[in-house]
Amino acid sequence: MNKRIMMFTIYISPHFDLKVKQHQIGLIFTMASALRSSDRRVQVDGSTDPAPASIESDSVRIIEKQVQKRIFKIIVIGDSNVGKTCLTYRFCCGRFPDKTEATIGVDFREKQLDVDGETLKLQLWDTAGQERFRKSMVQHYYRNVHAVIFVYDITKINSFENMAQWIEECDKHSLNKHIPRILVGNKCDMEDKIAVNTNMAQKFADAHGMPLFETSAKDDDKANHVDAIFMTVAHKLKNAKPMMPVTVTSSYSSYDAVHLRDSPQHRGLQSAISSNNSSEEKSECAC
Ligand SMILES: Nc1nc2c(ncn2[C@@H]2O[C@H](COP(=O)(O)OP(=O)(O)OP(=O)(O)O)[C@@H](O)[C@H]2O)c(=O)[nH]1
Repeated sequence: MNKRIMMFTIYISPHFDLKVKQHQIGLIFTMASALRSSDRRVQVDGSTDPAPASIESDSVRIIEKQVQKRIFKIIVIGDSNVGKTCLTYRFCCGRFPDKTEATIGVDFREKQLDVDGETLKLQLWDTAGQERFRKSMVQHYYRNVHAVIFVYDITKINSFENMAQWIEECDKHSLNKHIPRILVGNKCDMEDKIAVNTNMAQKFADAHGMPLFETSAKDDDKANHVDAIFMTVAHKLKNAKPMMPVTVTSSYSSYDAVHLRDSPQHRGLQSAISSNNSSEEKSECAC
């Protein structure tokens, strides 16, 4: 009985050492399992108690899932003001932000998704659309990218016409042509101001082998649609052969969405920006 309690404690304890390697965890559970089997009571007829619901295999599966998560870097690019920040915020924090300011350098958001039984971490790089806030960062954006989301504003024809330049920039930075790419037309709630019709956008998407999504980060009714964009990317990433090195994390955290503001990576990038720009950073995601 005590041995069963011990296994349960391993699962829930926040002090569990996450650096324990997978095979070591397997070993712990094999030992616990052996101990538990030996603890089964012998019945009068000589048989043993049936094992309670497959606690070992469930626990091992849960821990394996928590210990190993693949992290994918997704960059969100497009002209300034098209709604990149609002889209990533909507996806990670579940709502439209109260206020936004021009992104300086890059803003990170992260979300875990369950895709066909595997938990994936999507690390979203919400990049600056304004050239002056990009120049010091560009090489960081395009390093080890797993997927790209191109965003234009359906009410601004220029933002759509500039898509060709954004694709060119990806090519210039030798982005793998086979990584998933998605085209997103944002601000569909402004129906009376449509400047880019769906046909036009679909032709462009087809020509570049990308799926097209038209959505609105603002409209609550389209929140599922925004999720669908990122789910599409996640499915493509899960099923595609890795084109880029994929990081595997040992995170045990329970949060779903978080800014990586305090991570060394972010601090490093931000110091790179601040050495080039004296402007303030964008406000944090409040979720
Ligand atoms: N009506 C409407 N407005 C939106 C939508 N998404 C964003 N906006 C507004 O568009 C403006 C720019 O949004 P951001 O998300 O900051 O744009 P961005 O592309 O990140 O801009 P940069 O950081 O400069 O690259 C803000 O005023 C938002 O409130 C949308 O779906 N509908």
